[in-house]
Amino acid sequence: MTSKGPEEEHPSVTLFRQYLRIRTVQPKPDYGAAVAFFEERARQLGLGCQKVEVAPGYVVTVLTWPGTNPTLSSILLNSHTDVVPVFKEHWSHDPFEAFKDSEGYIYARGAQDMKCVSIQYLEAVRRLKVEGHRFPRTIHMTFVPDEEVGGHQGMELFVQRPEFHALRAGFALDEGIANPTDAFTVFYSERSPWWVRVTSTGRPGHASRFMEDTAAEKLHKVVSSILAFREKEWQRLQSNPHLKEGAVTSVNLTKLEGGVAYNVVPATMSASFDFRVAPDVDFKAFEEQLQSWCQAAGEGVTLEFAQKWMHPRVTPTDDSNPWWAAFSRVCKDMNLTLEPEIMPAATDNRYIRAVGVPALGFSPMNRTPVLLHDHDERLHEAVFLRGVDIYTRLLPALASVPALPSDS
Ligand SMILES: CSCC[C@H](NC=O)C(=O)O
Ligand SMILES: [Zn+2]
Ligand SMILES: [Zn+2]
Repeated sequence: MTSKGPEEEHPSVTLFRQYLRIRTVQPKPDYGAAVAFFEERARQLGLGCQKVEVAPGYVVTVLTWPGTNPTLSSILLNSHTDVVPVFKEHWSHDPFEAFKDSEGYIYARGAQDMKCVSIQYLEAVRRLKVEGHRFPRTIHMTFVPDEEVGGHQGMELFVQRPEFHALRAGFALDEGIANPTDAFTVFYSERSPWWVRVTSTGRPGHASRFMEDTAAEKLHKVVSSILAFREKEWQRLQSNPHLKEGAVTSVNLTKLEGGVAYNVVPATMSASFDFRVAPDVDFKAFEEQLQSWCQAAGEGVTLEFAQKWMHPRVTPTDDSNPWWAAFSRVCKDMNLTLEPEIMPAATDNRYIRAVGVPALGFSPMNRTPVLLHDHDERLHEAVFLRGVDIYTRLLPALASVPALPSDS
């Protein structure tokens, strides 16, 4: 792949790079600059613009292209504006400079996750508008804060607001993940994040003695049970080529806390785990399993949840779903190979699906290594521009899906 010189850069790429330079990086994102950027896009494109402050300082910006038939439900194109932090010393280029190398790779935090998608939506709409198209269904683009830290001050609140219901979303698109092969990954469901802290209490005392009933030995038992479960799920994934990562439950031990001195046996210790529970799991039985591992470890071992998503939803990927039919038809017409999967991580799509809106996770990046949250996150400009082409075909099809029973 080669790139054009700076003087002939495609304007969509220039806009993408401008957006990448806005420092919406956690934990202190410059949301004000992002909102101003989208307001300016609305002005330039002649789109409606609404700002909904879902929590103090947390604004959802909604850009609207009205359809010709207001009785129909709308298409919601969602993207988050925040990006994850960087370890600057591990980057080849400043992650907020949007440097483009001689081959056409654009290096920036958010290049894949998911500032590319925000600009692709906008540029597809711009092209279709310039060409004079109108479609029956309204298209809303929502630019939301806070996704990278869970969406609790973003989409989780927005879906409960009257402004969200007024959008009358019938179908939504949100982010996916790059695919290194020629195929494109599309996500129809998500695993549920359960963040669990196990606290173990036991007898304190002098660490020179063979203490019994210690916090550490009981915590060790729980850690062993959970890591054995992890190994079982890992083997299940490894041994079945039909299973993708999102179809099994994962867990990682992410924190160990406790203790004050080498020679003091502490009375309490804790371990924190990030579980991602597959959508076909019996949640009640799984929680009972966690409890029983704690009980089996001995007295005084308890667990608490820091995050516990209980509403997994699956968007059908067969022709019973007219949105899927339209989406997959366009991909087929464009000769794109789709790989439908369950999202291993958590995105704002879980909130959208939970309020009854069918949704797909799709970031059109094929032949691209998965670099979201990684050092040297980058995207080739040709892949980015191909993504604009893809949305330019998808939007007319989705916004022209004939009236559905759910529309009335
Ligand atoms: C569970 S809330 C955190 C959400 C976060 N989303 C993207 O990386 C994730 O860790 O999946
Ligand atoms: Zn993301
Ligand atoms: Zn992310």
